[in-house]
Amino acid sequence: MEIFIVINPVSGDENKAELLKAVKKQLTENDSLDIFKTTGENDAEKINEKLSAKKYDRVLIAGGDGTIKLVAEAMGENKISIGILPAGSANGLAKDLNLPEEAEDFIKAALGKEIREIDAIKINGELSLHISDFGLNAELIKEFEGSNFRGKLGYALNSIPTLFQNKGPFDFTIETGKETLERKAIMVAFANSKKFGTGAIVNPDGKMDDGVFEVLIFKKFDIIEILKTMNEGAKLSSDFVEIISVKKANVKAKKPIAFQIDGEFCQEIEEATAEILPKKLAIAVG
Ligand SMILES: Nc1ncnc2c1ncn2[C@@H]1O[C@H](COP(=O)(O)OP(=O)(O)OP(=O)(O)O)[C@@H](O)[C@H]1O
Repeated sequence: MEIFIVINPVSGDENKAELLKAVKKQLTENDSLDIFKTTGENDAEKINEKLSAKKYDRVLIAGGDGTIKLVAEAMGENKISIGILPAGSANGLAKDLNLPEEAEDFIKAALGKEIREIDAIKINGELSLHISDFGLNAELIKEFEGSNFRGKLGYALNSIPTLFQNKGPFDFTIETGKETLERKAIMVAFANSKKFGTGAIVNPDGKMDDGVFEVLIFKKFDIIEILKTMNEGAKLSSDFVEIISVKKANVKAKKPIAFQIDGEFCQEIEEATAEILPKKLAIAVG
């Protein structure tokens, strides 16, 4: 195979040099590998140029959800199969796809023949592959990105002050094409998948290939309900979260509120328009 690998040198706490060595170990003499390291500046344009200049069979991505989203955007309509090498702090997408946790195994899956097509959500012109939201979680991510922490423990430690300064609830107007809802919520999310990278199952019936996404309206900060999200199969109270499956949605807030896409803080915005892009990506899973 002609393989292109995108490595984010700063994501998560995985050692990328070791990871690259382990990838090379699994390649055969019929494989070729071109390496691209992200810099954080104009990466999408540079990746797009590389992918347009040569015909690749597989794009491996060593990074977190932010890096996967970057590569997916850089690909545009050029749908090359992607192999995920989870190397971010949270790796939400890899968890949702149930990719193996050991490097040797996830590399094998990323180079494998079994391909799963998954939907994406287009939000204000950007791709979201996993979960994006307005409110509390985006505030947490904003604080985390502004800190010197990286990795899961850093995220957990850094979350504590933000949780106590929770700025919500906010007033939202949610239009789905079928109904218009007025809700007070601490957080409104667009979810393509079941769980956050932390493992919290916030969208129990979410599927990444069903042609719809869910709008999740979190009404209050409830520790008991949050703990329930850690259990597969737990029923979440509708006083805690209201869930609506849609193909498109428009969410308006009365004032600018923190917004995040797939774990990356965007900015404070008042409105987000989202629509499903069915089977947008092809992911190698085994
Ligand atoms: N060389 C670099 N130096 C600084 N920042 C970089 C560099 N390369 C990429 N980035 C930034 O890394 C971010 C993407 O990180 P990514 O989401 O993949 O990892 P993470 O945040 O550790 O993991 P996760 O999203 O799973 O929590 C982007 O904001 C991108 O601009």
